[in-house]
Amino acid sequence: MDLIHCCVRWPWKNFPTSKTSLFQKEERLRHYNPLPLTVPAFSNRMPAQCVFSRIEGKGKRSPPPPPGGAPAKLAAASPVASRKWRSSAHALRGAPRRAQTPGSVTYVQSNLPRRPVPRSPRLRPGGAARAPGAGRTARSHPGAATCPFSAKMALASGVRFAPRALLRPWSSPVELFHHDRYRHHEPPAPVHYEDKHVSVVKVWGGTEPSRYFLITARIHKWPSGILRLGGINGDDISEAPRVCPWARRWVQTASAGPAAALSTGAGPSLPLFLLLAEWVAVMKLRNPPVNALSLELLTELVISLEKLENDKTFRGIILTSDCPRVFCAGLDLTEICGRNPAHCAEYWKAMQELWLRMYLSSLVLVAAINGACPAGGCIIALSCDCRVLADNPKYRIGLNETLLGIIAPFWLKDTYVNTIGHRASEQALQLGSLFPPAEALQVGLVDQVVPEDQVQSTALSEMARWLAVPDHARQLTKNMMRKATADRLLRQRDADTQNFVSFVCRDSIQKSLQAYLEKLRQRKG
Ligand SMILES: CCCCCCCC/C=C\C=C\CC(=O)SCCNC(=O)CCNC(=O)[C@H](O)C(C)(C)COP(=O)(O)OP(=O)(O)OC[C@H]1O[C@@H](n2cnc3c(N)ncnc32)[C@H](O)[C@@H]1OP(=O)(O)O
Repeated sequence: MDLIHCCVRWPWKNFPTSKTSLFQKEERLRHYNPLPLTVPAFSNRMPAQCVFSRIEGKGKRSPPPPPGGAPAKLAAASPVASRKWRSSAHALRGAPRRAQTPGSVTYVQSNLPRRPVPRSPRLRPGGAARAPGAGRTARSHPGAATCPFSAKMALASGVRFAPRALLRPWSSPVELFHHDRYRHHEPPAPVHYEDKHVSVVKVWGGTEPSRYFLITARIHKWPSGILRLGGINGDDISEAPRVCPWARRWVQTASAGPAAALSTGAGPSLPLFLLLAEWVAVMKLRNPPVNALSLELLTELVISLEKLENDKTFRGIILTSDCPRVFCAGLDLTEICGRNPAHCAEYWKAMQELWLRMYLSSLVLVAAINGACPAGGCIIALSCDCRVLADNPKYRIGLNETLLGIIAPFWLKDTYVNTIGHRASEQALQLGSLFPPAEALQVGLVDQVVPEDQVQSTALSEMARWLAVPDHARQLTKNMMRKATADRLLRQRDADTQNFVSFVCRDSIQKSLQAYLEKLRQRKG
């Protein structure tokens, strides 16, 4: 199994809603803190609360008037938090402060445990904190209600800040692309640009003046890295570093390319906004020839999932196959054919464990199904939040257990029912149906069917759509939808293992498994 890490760049909540709002208000820009505040990389596994942080820069500034004081509600709630707030607010407005390491992240106020700052600059959380519009979004965002102090209060005290609770789903590139502004907009002429540093993968949005654009670019030095850069045509690229100073190096590297490439119809240069970083892991199943779920592969998967869940820099996993033409052939029949009961029990427990982990994972799981996906393979896919299937009639998906003379356990059945409904499951399970892509889409087994070469990119776009939702809300909702099904297995896990072992160890079942395996081998010949 291969684990590849890639980065989906994320625009900050205050991605400008009009050119005027960002660039023509010189006054605002002048007062704009040249040391922009940032939020830590999305970590909102926690309930919606404010986390304020900033990136320290170099240079001194003249001290502005001291802040008005901590918000009254905060002071009443917690004197310590209030004191912290007071001193942080003071520091933010440029008052003399103790020496701080340039580039370090300072948490201004948080009632959450302080999160570790990733050591690698790649992992450094960041984003542009743009005060304009923050208040507006605060009012409309559900998370704002639970903020220990509101955006309005903070703005009133003169602090420019970036409360995570104000993150707006519509600020994602995909959302922006689907925004009204673009819905009827002709896609731009394809832009090809490649130099030794960067190659443009895709350009979103228009090339007309006053139009936003987003570029997905690949950074060569960083092969799995995908950079999302956004901006408004015709504006000055030199804005980019002030929007996101920690990413200056990348912006400078990238700017010459895409900007030059896009500048033809739009002006001499383009601003690039490199905003919040999100990390997505791409997990490739690699157990040739057919990615059968051997005990080893199951164990690997469980361990990798656990690692990624514990690594707070990740928010999503794209699960795909490294074996040509097969996503996953399901249970490795050699693990349950001719084996002793103890081995079968160990194997089944690993299968349960994987399903439980995937089904209840706090990460967004997207299955990029680039091959056949029968039985256990289908279960892996169904445990994900979203499925993208390659449009190839040979890539069929479904639970075909009955055709092998075996019965899907209740939790596989439940997963099926939860996905495609009772009647469709009843029919498909009894008939052991394996659906070709068009039918799989129709029945609701997959969410998208796309040409084979677009499976990964579509999975990435889907991921962006899912990541646009605040984690805590999405996770709680996922839990609400899936917990009862998972609990059912948790309550009777041992009994389920016993059932499985006694079932597959029956002579008749062993014979039919053997015959099935033989058939598979002969078919190959
Ligand atoms: C009272 C009730 C109690 C509860 C009881 C519960 C019991 C429930 C039990 C089980 C639930 C099971 C779910 C499952 O997942 S069962 C597995 C079902 N899987 C399949 O049916 C898929 C079979 N494979 C295929 O259809 C094809 O191989 C395919 C994936 C479409 C790929 O086709 P192709 O590329 O043409 O590859 P080949 O067919 O030539 O196969 C290449 C070699 O791989 C071997 N193979 C294939 N699948 C498996 C498998 N699942 N396990 C082990 N080995 C597999 C195949 O034999 C070839 O081997 P060789 O190279 O040695 O010839």
